[in-house]
Amino acid sequence: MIRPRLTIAIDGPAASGKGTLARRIAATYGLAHLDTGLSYRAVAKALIDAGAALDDEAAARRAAEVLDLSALDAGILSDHVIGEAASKVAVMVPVRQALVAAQRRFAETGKGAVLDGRDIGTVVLPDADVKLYVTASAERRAERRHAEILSKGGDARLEDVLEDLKRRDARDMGRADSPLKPAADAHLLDTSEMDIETAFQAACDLVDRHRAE
Ligand SMILES: Nc1ncnc2c1ncn2[C@@H]1O[C@H](COP(=O)(O)OP(=O)(O)O)[C@@H](O)[C@H]1O
Ligand SMILES: Nc1ccn([C@@H]2O[C@H](COP(=O)(O)OP(=O)(O)O)[C@@H](O)[C@H]2O)c(=O)n1
Repeated sequence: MIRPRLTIAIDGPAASGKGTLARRIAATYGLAHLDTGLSYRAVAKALIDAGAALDDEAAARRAAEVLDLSALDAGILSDHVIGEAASKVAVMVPVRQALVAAQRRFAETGKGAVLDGRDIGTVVLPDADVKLYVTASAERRAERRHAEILSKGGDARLEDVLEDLKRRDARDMGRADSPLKPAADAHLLDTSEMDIETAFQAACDLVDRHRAE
């Protein structure tokens, strides 16, 4: 049986587990995956490397317009500090317009795609087949991000990571353009008390339910 294209939108706050779920779901269902956070991180990194201010709208727009989504280096861009800078460039409308256009082009190709970010279910793919909004308590998310930083040989205090996440969430939820919020038709998945496997099974159940309809 030939299956129709499948598009899956996964949104949620920092370190909620969206990327982990998106990668596994994409591999399981044979879909392409795009971590849209990396595109905002790449624009921030381009400004930092050029010595430009993070609120330099003209420079940020140019960086967003020339960004090649297939050439994003997650190893470099995943740095905790770049996440904070990314949330500053992400408030600029021209940056979002350029990146959203590129993200939609990515989602339109092939057999279907899983995109994870902040505005996928609300703005980028409002007609996605399945929408998940992944959350976890700020404390649990900070513990996970802290452990991740240490496992990569980095150094950080848990209290600082918690403060960073709270500040970033507030900026992402409070911005005027495309704020972080669940789409009206999103399934909420609170992973505070779920390990990765349990969260993955819960997400697959939702996808399978959609495919059985
Ligand atoms: N349900 C979970 N239980 C425990 N750790 C998790 C869970 N989901 C994700 N993680 C871990 O938390 C960290 C952040 O997850 P990630 O998927 O990168 O989050 P996001 O993409 O939302 O920022 C990673 O180290 C990941 O392995
Ligand atoms: N679709 C998206 C994805 C990320 N972002 C911004 O980019 C920042 C970094 O996103 P990310 O997904 O890489 O962050 P983590 O959740 O991995 O910490 C977020 O804090 C948002 O400000 C966005 O505005 N819209």
